[in-house]
Amino acid sequence: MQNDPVENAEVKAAGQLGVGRGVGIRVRSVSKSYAGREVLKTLDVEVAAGEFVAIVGRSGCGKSTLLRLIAGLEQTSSGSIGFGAHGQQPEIRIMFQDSRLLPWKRVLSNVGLGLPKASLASAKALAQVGLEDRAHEWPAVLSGGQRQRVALARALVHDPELLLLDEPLGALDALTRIEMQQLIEALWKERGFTAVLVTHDVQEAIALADRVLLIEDGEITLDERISLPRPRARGNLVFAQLEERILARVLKHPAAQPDSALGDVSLQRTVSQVGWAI
Ligand SMILES: Nc1ncnc2c1ncn2[C@@H]1O[C@H](COP(=O)(O)OP(=O)(O)OP(=O)(O)O)[C@@H](O)[C@H]1O
Repeated sequence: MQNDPVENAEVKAAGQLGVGRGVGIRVRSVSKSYAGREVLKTLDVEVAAGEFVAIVGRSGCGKSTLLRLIAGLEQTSSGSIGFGAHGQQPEIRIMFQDSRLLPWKRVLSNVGLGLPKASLASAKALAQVGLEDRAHEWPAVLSGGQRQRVALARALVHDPELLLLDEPLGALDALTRIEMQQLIEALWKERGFTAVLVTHDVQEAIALADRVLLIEDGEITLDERISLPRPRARGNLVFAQLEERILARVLKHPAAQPDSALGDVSLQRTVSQVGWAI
């Protein structure tokens, strides 16, 4: 199928990123309603294999709904979601804002949940997130950031082709958040999985993603390709201009007007440096 856009995009992405585990995603005319209220409206989007896509938008616009549909945790009201050039069901893992570790299982057992012979692979995944020395501890004694690292290891141990991230860093402090962003980026580059990140933090979206999608009123109204070289310096002028432009677009301001936006309750600026978030 030479003219299949997803297949062509996958070949292109493979050329750019090296052949990885990633799988392409096709979201075609997808609608989702709850009790007659349409949350997503005939949404179309294609994600190339190995691509890192961030989804932003105001609270309640349908970001997590789209992620749950891609994960297969919910069914579309209409339309279809397909994967890869051959349509086989890929290995998909999802990470949430809370780590969802089982408190009665030690860290290593949490990582290996559901695996028959878990210990070697789990130990390796734990080492990749820098927590090999905490393997035999209980989740309760770990910090929030460490628990999210364990959750990441639990996803990695399955060698996902698609990693879905539903605001996984939302509850972390600014520095831990940046460390986790760097870790996620490093693992994505190394393993080549496709990543879809839902975030309220425009700066996080630009730091990590190849493309930033904006959902408004159930539709994708912005699809911005981020071509800055990696790793991306947040203080960089081009980065800052891009952040301002996307944020202005999210807030529907003709130009970024950060001070006047402070009255918007859905907008928060973290004190340290994490930047503008919606
Ligand atoms: N199971 C459900 N039943 C009814 N309504 C739902 C359900 N799940 C989501 N919704 C509604 O769909 C809309 C979109 O929800 P969703 O969680 O996708 O938004 P979001 O953009 O991820 O929001 P946030 O940024 O606040 O997490 C909301 O109005 C929400 O109340």
